[in-house]
Order: sequence, then structure tokens, then C-alpha cells
Amino acid sequence: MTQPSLDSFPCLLMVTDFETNKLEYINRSASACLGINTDDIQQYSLFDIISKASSIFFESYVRPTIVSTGECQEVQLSLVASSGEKLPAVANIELAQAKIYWSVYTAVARDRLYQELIEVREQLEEETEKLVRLTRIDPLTQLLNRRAALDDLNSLQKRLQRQFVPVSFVVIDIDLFKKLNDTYGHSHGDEVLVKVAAILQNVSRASDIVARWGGEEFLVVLYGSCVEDTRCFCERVHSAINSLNDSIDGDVSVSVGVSALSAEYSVCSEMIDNCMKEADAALYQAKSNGRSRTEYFESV
Ligand SMILES: Nc1nc2c(ncn2[C@@H]2O[C@H](COP(=O)(O)OP(=O)(O)OP(=O)(O)O)[C@@H](O)[C@H]2O)c(=O)[nH]1
Repeated sequence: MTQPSLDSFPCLLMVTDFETNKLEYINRSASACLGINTDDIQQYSLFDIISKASSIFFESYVRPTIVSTGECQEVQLSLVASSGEKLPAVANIELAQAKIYWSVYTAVARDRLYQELIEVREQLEEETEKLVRLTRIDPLTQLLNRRAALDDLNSLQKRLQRQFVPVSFVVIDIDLFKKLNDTYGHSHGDEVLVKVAAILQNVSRASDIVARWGGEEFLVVLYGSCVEDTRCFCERVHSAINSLNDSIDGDVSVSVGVSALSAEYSVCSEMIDNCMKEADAALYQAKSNGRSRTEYFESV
């Protein structure tokens, strides 16, 4: 039987000197991978065949480890071939009689797999985001839909239980929208809904809940908004809707009903439901009082 040769091993085998770091032996796999002729190895040091970062890692971690334990397993490093190409690799390293023995596996395929896994995960995250968006966003106005608003109200209630801040509930309803649809067509009505939604989004803050509550009705929950802030908000809404009339057909106005959460008790879901009802009652009052106005529930 012919003598087994280290050249037949399918991994890179190397020996370096512990003191000088000179390359003393490489097998055929290492020679092929690094592009170094076995006859020329004395010209090379360890630091010629691993990257700068790997050299620092070797000095700061691997060397002390092999000095104290005699070995270091599964060391991730970057080999540098004579062509300059960098190859990710994993090495098992042992120290014996002032020589360091290396068995090294290139990890190109593994790194490619990791990369693919990362890409797949990113795609999944993107798809999930799209799905969440589809379930939460009203496709016409791009505002939150009613279900998402209810979810967010639920989270808001928990947040307010931990720390109370003033919150206003503002229900906004486009006046005589049926007439607008009937006069100018449904697609014109849709365009008005989109424009009103954009106005509400523009005059709100990122911490507010801005939702299409139903047909031509919107809900804005103003977070951290005192009565004065809420009044300003409503004025801004009316004035922006007024300006809208310069650019579209028909006379668009909104009626607005407002209620606010009282800070007296710990906020429970019934209190939020109640506030919504109060804002609805105020909206009804605004419609009865001639539309295109804001009414505040009596306690506000
Ligand atoms: N274009 C369009 N119309 C819608 C949409 N959703 C609901 N509507 C219409 O909105 C109209 C609402 O009419 P009403 O509830 O009678 O209210 P209104 O005409 O606004 O009258 P007031 O609220 O009393 O001022 C109905 O004709 C619905 O068909 C939509 O997505 N697009």
C-alpha cells in the first residue's frame, strides 16, 4: 500500500513557526488555494496569507489562547491568496514544540449560504411588512383603516395607563358628500376623500392616530394635545379644507366633533369607547348646527 500523503487531504494543512510566524509547510491544497509554490514558502510569513483583521485577531486572541490551552478551535479568518483574493476560512489550530499546526477549511460555500439566508430573511421581512400594510391601510386614502385604528387605540390605552398625557378624539365628516358624489361622480368623490386624508395626515403629528373611520368619516386621535392644541388643530383642518376648494370642483367642508380623555382615573377601554361616543355626539351637534364647524363635547 502506498504511503498516505498529506497532499491528499481535502483541507489546507500548514505549519508556521511560533516565534517568527514563518510559513514552514503547506500541503498541496493550501498551495493551490493560496497560489504559493511549495518551494517558495520560506519567503512567506503567516501575515502574508491572512488579512490584516485576521492578523490582529491572531495576535490578540488566537496566540494567547494557544499559549494557555495548546489549541484554538473553529477560528474564523480571512485568507489572502497571492492574487490578492480574500477567502473566508475556518481553522483548527494547535501548538506543539514551538510550531503552530493549522488545518483550514475554506468557507466560501458556507458564506454564500449565509448570504442567501440573509437575503431570504430580508425578502420575508419585506413581504411581511407589505402584508401588514395591506391589512392596516385603507387602499384609497392610504390612512389607517378602522381595524388598525382600533388596534392602535388599544395600544394607546395601555400606554396611557402607564403614563397619562392629554388625548383628544377628533371625528371629521365630509359635509353633504352624497351630493358631491351625485353631482360630480363617484371618482370625484374618491379624489376628495384622498385630498382630505392628505390634509389630515399633513396637519397631524407622527404620534397621532389618523384613520379613515368609515365612508367619508375620519378619526384623528391627538396624542399629548391639550384643549388649546386641539382647537388649533381643528382650525387648521377647516382652513386647509377651505383652501382645497380653490383647486377642485364643488364646495367641500367638514364637520368636526371633539372629545377629550379625562385624567381623573386610570384609562380603561370603556373610557376610550365613551370618548368616541362623545366625539360622535359633538359631530352630530356640528351637523345640526349648520355643518362646516367644530363642536366640542360639553366636558371639553
Ligand atoms: N366616492 C365615494 N363615496 C363614498 C365612499 N364611501 C362612502 N361614500 C358615500 O358617501 C356618502 C355619505 O352620505 P351620507 O351618509 O348621506 O352623508 P352626507 O351626504 O355627507 O351628509 P352629511 O354627513 O349629513 O353632511 C354616501 O353616498 C356614500 O355612498 C367612497 O369610498 N367613495
